[in-house]
Amino acid sequence: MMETSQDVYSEILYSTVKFRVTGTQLIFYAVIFLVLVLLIKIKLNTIRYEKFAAKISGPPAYPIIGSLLEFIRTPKELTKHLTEICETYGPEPFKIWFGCSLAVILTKPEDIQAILTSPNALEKAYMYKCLKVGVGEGLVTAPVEKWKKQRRMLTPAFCSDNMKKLFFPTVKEKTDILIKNLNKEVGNTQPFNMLEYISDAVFSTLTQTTIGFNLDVVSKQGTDLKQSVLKAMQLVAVRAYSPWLYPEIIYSIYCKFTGYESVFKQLHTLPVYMIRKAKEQRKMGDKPVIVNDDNDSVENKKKRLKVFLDILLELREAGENLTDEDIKYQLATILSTGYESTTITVSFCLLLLAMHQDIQDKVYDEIYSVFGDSDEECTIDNINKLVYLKQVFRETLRLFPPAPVILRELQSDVQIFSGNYMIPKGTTCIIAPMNTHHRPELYPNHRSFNPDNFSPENIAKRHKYSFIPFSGGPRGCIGEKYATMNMTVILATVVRNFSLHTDMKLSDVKLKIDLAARSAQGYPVTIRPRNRRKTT
Ligand code: HEM
Repeated sequence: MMETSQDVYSEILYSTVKFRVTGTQLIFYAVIFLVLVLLIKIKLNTIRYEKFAAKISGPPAYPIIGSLLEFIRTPKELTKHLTEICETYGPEPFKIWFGCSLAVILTKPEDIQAILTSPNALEKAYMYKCLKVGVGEGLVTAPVEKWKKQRRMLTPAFCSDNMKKLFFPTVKEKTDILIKNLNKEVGNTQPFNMLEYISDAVFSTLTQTTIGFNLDVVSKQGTDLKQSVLKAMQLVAVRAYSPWLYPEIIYSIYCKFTGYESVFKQLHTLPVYMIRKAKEQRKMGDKPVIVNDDNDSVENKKKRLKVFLDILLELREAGENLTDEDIKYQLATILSTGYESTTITVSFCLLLLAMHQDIQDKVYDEIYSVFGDSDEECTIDNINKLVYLKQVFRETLRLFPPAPVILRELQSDVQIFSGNYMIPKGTTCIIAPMNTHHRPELYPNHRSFNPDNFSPENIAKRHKYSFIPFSGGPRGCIGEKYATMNMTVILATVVRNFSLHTDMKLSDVKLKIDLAARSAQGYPVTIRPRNRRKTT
C-alpha cells in the first residue's frame, strides 16, 4: 500500500521524539502552531501602539479584526455612521483599529498642523496604493524619497507666472465655450444639472493645459479619456472600500475578469500618444510658444501653446531623470486629481449661490463694480479684485470639501498638541477636512452658508489649519493656485452672464462619498440672462 506524506511525517516524528500521532492529529497540531505564530506576530506588531492607544478613546475593537465590524455597511450607511463616530469621540484625537493597524483621527487644527507639517508624516497611507494602477508613482502616490524629487521638480510649473502666461488664456477660452453651451439652457424652466456643463469645461481646460489636447475640436478621443478618468476613479473607489481587493494579485485578477483592465489602459492612451507627438514636434524644432498678452502677434497666437507636458519634456532635456513612463503617470495624476475636485467645487458654489439670492446679488455687484457694463475680458488683474467671490468659494470649500479624507502614515513618532501625545511610528493619521470645517467652536452657525466666515477679520481670528480643503504643509495640493484661478474665472463669468435659481435648500443636500464627496442629488438649477445693471 502507498504511504501518504502525513504518514511519512508521522514516522519521522516518531523516530526523532518517540511520539506517535496520526495524520489528522498532525494537521491539527500544525494548524494550532500556525495560529500561535500568527497571534504572536500580531501581538508583536501591536505592542508598540498599545501604550499610546490606551490613552485615547475609540469605537469597540476585537482581537484580530479590530473595529472592522463598524465598517460593514452600505456606503450610504457608512457615511452616516462615520459622522456619528466622529461626533461621539471627537474633537479629541481618537483611535480606530483596522485589524491590527492603529489609526488616529485628528480634528483639532493644532493637531492637524503638527501632522501635516511634520517631516515624519509625509508618507501616504496604504490605501493610496489602490490609486497606483491608474497614476503609478506620480506625485499623489509616490513614496517619500521619490516624492521629494518630483515635488522639487514640479513646483515651478505651478508658479504665478505660468498661471498667467501659460494656463490663463486656455481657462478663458474654455470658459467662453461654457457660456455658449449654457445659453442653450436659458428659457428652460426645468432645472438642469450644472455639473454636466462644468465638468466639460474643467476637463477640456485640464486636457488642453496638461497634454495640449483640444477636446472641443477632437471630441471622440477626449470623451473616451474623460470616461476612462471617471471610470478609473470609480474602480479605485470600489477597491479602496473593499479591503479584500487590496492584494495586487487579487485585484489584477478581478480587473482581468471584469474587463476593467481596459479602463486603465484607455486612461493612458491619449497621454502616451501626446507624449510621442510632442517629442516628434520638438525633434523637428517645433517648440511651443508662450503668448505674453492679448497684443501678442497673431502669428504667435496661432502657434501651439506651451503646456504642462512641454514643461516635463524641458525638465528632462535639462537633465532631470524622467522617463516616458514617469511623464505619463504625472500627466494622469494631474488629470485625475484636478478634474473632479474642481468640477464639484464650482458646481456646489453655483448651486449655493442659486440657493442664496442675497449672496448671489452681492457677488454680482462686486463683478459689476470691476467690469461695469463693458464687455471687458477677464484678466488676472481684474479677477484678483473679486475678493468677495473668493470668500464665497472658500465658504463652499468649507461646507463641502471634495476630499473626504487625507491619510498619512508616520515614519517616526510625532508629537501632537492634544495631551502632548506622542503618536507612534507606523500609525495612520486620518484627517477629515469636513470634520474640522464643521466644528461649531471654529465656525459659529457652522451648518449655514456664510461667506463672511472668510472676511479678513474672521480669518485672522482662526487657526490656519481650521481650513484645509487643499490639505496643507509640504505635501498639500500643488494645484491650489491653478484651481483657484480656474474656479474664479468660471464663477465670475457665469454669474456675470446669468442669474441662477433653484428650489433646493441647503438642508436638502445629501452627500455621496467615494474618492470625492459630492451632492447625491446633483446640482439642479435654472438660469436667466443678466441685464447688465447693479442689483441695488
Ligand atoms: C478645488 C480643487 C482642488 C482641491 C479641493 C484639491 C485638494 C487636494 C488635497 C486635499 C490634496 C491632498 C491629498 C492627500 O494628501 O490625500 C491634493 C493633492 C494634490 N492635488 Fe489637489 N485639489 C484641487 C485641485 C487640484 C488641481 C486643479 C490640480 C492640478 C492641476 C491638483 C493637483 C494635486 C496634486 C498633484 C496633488 C498631490 C500633491 C503631493 O502629494 O505633493 N489639485 N489636492
